[in-house]
Amino acid sequence: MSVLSADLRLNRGDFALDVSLSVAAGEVLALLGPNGAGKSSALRALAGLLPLTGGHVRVDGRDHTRTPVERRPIGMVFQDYLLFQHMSALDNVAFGPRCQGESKADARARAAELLDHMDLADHARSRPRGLSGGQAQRVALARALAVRPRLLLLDEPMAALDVSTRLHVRGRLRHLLEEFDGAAVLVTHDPLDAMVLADRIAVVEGGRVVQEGAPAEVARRPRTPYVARLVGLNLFRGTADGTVVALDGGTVVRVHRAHRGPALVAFPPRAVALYRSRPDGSPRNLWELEVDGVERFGDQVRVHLTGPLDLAADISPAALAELGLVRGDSVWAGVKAAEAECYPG
Ligand SMILES: Nc1ncnc2c1ncn2[C@@H]1O[C@H](COP(=O)(O)OP(=O)(O)OP(=O)(O)O)[C@@H](O)[C@H]1O
Repeated sequence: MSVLSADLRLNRGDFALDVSLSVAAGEVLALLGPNGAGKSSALRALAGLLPLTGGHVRVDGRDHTRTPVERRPIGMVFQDYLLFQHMSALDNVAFGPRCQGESKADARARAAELLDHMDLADHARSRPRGLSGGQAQRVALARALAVRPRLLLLDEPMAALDVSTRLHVRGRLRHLLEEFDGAAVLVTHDPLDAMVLADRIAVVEGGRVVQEGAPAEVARRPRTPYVARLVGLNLFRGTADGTVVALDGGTVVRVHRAHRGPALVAFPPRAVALYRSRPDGSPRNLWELEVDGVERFGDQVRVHLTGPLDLAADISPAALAELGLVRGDSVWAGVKAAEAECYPG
């Protein structure tokens, strides 16, 4: 049975959220989506910080739709849910258990154990301002876990950290989440966080879940342009008739695997070859497009192309120099059918 089963409906001004979530024991669900998609609103509704206009929140089969925040079986790490500055790290972590009625000694013992587990034993007496960003974040995690939550809610838990700290905290968080036997919901707009930390990803756009699945599946078969961009794939919607897909814009793409009916076609930018003049013995897919922009992308160069279809091509800097491409140039783009993945749309 799911630990969390929720149907979240609420309005914030013109914005409407309508999201259903179900998370099993030991499972980590990432809510991934662009700014303003409604991820934080969903998490706050789960916590009881935003009232629902419809739906429900159930944890372990028990209805918590109207349970006040402090009585929900949840632990939270929110970006703006800061540590108490006037308390030591230990007291910050012991605060929740104390509120739940544990004796001071028991609460402190539990807090010390959690801090030790986070390699923070030496900082138990420090005030939050004496801690680094990464350390403070670990204290916040320890505090969330101290109440023995059944549901762990994490809102952009690493957004405030610098890149190297992030890497470190991400690894540690992954460990913690693996040990956690309740349900965890993580809000992020960083696809890497979602890929590394989550068992399942729900992509939220415009207040709704537009795609849900295992990280690898979402990455391999994106269903919206936003997801495709995140994972670095060219994505097109059309109608398949065998190995030929007529795109909505009228262009035709030949694909490897036959399919029939509404379809999505995806291929990586590195699968796109560019030619100044129409190549002989050409690949199955060949389009004459215009260069819309060129940018550095890792050790490659990403060329943005526009025309009957918009796509991105990754080529080496040497190839770019040889082609001498600049914005506005006309270029031939080829993609082998074998590189074009086709799946039901
Ligand atoms: N305090 C508020 N009052 C009214 N409307 C709000 C408020 N905060 C957010 N909204 C609206 O709710 C929508 C969803 O916001 P939310 O913060 O849940 O999105 P998000 O996906 O978490 O985005 P972000 O990554 O930017 O935090 C926004 O598009 C905005 O229009």
